[in-house]
Formats: sequence, C-alpha cells, structure tokens
Amino acid sequence: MRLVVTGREGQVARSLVERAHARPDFEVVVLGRPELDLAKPETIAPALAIARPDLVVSAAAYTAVDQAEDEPDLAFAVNGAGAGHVAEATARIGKPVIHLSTDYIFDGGGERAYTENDKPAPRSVYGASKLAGEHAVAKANPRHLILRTAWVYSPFGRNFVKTMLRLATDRDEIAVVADQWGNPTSALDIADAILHLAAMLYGNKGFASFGVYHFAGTGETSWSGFARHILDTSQAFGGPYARVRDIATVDYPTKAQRPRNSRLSTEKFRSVFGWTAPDWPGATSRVVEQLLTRRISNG
Ligand SMILES: NC(=O)C1=CN([C@@H]2O[C@H](COP(=O)(O)OP(=O)(O)OC[C@H]3O[C@@H](n4cnc5c(N)ncnc54)[C@H](OP(=O)(O)O)[C@@H]3O)[C@@H](O)[C@H]2O)C=CC1
Ligand SMILES: Cc1cn([C@H]2C[C@H](O)[C@@H](COP(=O)(O)OP(=O)(O)O[C@H]3O[C@@H](C)C(=O)[C@@H](O)[C@H]3O)O2)c(=O)[nH]c1=O
Ligand SMILES: [Mg+2]
Repeated sequence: MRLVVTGREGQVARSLVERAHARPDFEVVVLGRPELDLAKPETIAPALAIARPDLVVSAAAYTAVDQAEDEPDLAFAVNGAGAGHVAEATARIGKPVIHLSTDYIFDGGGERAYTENDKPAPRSVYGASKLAGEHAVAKANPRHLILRTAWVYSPFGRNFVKTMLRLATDRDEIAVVADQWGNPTSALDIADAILHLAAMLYGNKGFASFGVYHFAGTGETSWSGFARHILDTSQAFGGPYARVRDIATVDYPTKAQRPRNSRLSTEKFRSVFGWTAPDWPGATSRVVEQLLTRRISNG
C-alpha cells in the first residue's frame, strides 16, 4: 500500500521512510514545500491527488513551540486550517488520514496520565493551534485517526536528544527542568505504530475504530530524567557527557508555557490495536547509539 506523508524532512516522515524501507508491502512517498505548503491552501489538494495515496499521514506541522507565541497566525494557518485542508483533500479522494497531534493540548494540571476522554485546555499557541487542527481534521474526514504523541526524538531533524548531545560537547553541566513530566517517544516507534495501523486499515474494509488515540513511549520521566539518561548512555558509548542539574520551570523562562504533567495514557491504543511502544529508556539508548555511531562513521 502507498502511504503519502506530509512534512518531507520531519522526524516522523523520515522515520516512516526508514521503517518502510525493508517492507515490500509499503511504499512511502513524502511531500513538502514548495509543492505542498500548508500555509498555501491551494497547493494541498493537487499535491495529494497527484501522489495517489491509499492513506495519508499528516505529519507536517509548525513545531517551534516558543516561536509560535510570536507567530500565532502562521501557527494556526499551518497546524489548524492546513491540517484541515489535508484531511478534506484526503476525504475527497475517498481515503483515510492519520493525523499527528500533541500532549501540549492539555493544561498539565492533573496528577495522572491523560486519557482521550480528558478535556483539552492548551496553554500555548502551539497547543491551541494543534487542537484547532484536531477539530478541523475530525470535521473534514470521518475516516480519521488522530494520534496524540509527545516528546518526540529520533536520529533526524531537531529534537531534545540531539540538543543534549550538542550542549554536552562544550559544557560540564546542563540545567534541565525537573518538574515537567511526560513520555519520551521515538519517531521510529511512531513509524512502526503507523505501519501497524495502516496494515489494519488496509486489510479490513469494515475498519470502524476511527477517532482519537494517545500513542507515546512506555514509562514516564521528567525532562531532567530524560537528559540524564541520554548523557549516561552517550558516556557509555564514548560520546559527550555532562552532569545534569535539576531546576524548576521558573528557573528556565520560556515564551511558551508547557504542561507540568503531560503524561498520556496509551491504554486505549493498546486495547483497540494490540500495540504498545517500547520502554522509553531502551528506545532512547538505541537512538543515542545510532547518532554516535553515525557521527564516528561520518568522521
Ligand atoms: N516533535 C515533537 O516533540 C512532537 C511532535 N508532534 C507532532 O507530530 C508531528 C510530526 O512531528 P515531527 O516529525 O517532530 O516534526 P518536525 O518539526 O520534525 O517536522 C515538521 C515538518 O513539517 C514541515 N512544515 C512546516 N511548515 C510547513 C508548511 N507550511 N507546509 C509544509 N510543511 C511544513 C517542516 O518543514 P521544514 O523542515 O521545511 O521546516 C518539517 O519537515 C507534528 O504534527 C507535530 O505537531 C506531537 C508531539 C510531539
Ligand atoms: C534545551 C533545554 C531545555 N530545557 C527545558 C525547556 C522545556 O521545558 C523542556 C523541553 O524543551 P524543548 O524546547 O526541547 O522541548 P519542546 O519544544 O517544548 O518539546 C515539545 O515539542 C512539541 C513540538 C511537542 O509537541 C511536545 O510534545 C514537546 O516534545 O526542557 C531545559 O530545562 N534546559 C535546557 O538546556
Ligand atoms: Mg523545541
């Protein structure tokens, strides 16, 4: 089957390409700017129609969380309206869409992992724009799977794992917030889950499990716990190392407010689709190892 993915250089798009490589049953086509620009609605339907998808994976997004506070119009155009246009164009060619969303749609006030029944209340422009996207997607295409994920990292693009490895090359100590909790998720594991869903969708004409799902790495930690694991793993593989110092959110001022608790319960995904993500520490170690090995082999 043919998956058409928006967001050519994005972490999820590149992970899908990598994971589908060894799968003769899947062909992955990635679309990006300029031929598909979510901020230019007129580009969307033609680009998707030409690509002839069996399924569209809507993974392109405006993901610069702090910058979005200064560019709300662009963030909403891309993450809200743009996502809606992708779903609408997909509906028009009679195909289902898998759309990626985020933990940042929640306010982070609770003490337990969020379920799909909990009420979203974003505290950032990015979170609000992604919630607008969820609504637009659901309205435009009834055959939608909205996957909310969190704290995504991978060997590709920009992410927290690569930031920590970079900072550790010229620092002895990195101060990282210890009072925001969540589920680090490898984009490679998101790609595996999407291929699993795609196979279920394609193999079952009567598939009726559309809706909103949480999918994230198994287990939870704080950003500082995540950082410590990244750097301990790096040290074990002979890569850069720095000590991690726990700080509070108030000691790391940022433009956007982030949820204190953004843990996602993945129980619905597990029970409906029979699939869970690997534990976050093991998944993180594999990506750190891959990044360090590639660095050495690239000289
Ligand atoms: N990263 C994370 O921690 C999390 C991400 N998500 C969601 O998962 C999805 C995938 O995230 P991820 O792979 O990390 O994202 P990335 O930031 O790695 O990639 C996003 C992609 O979208 C593209 N893009 C941005 N604006 C436009 C536009 N106007 N038209 C077309 N393409 C555009 C970017 O292009 P370019 O490279 O040219 O800028 C980039 O290739 C997104 O929906 C995101 O909101 C959810 C939870 C956590
Ligand atoms: C780099 C750095 C960050 N931090 C803090 C800031 C913030 O609270 C937290 C994470 O910072 P980042 O800016 O890397 O992460 P952020 O961009 O907020 O990551 C989010 O991206 C969007 C796209 C999502 O959808 C979310 O799920 C989430 O992954 O760590 C430190 O405390 N020390 C540091 O040195
Ligand atoms: Mg960031």
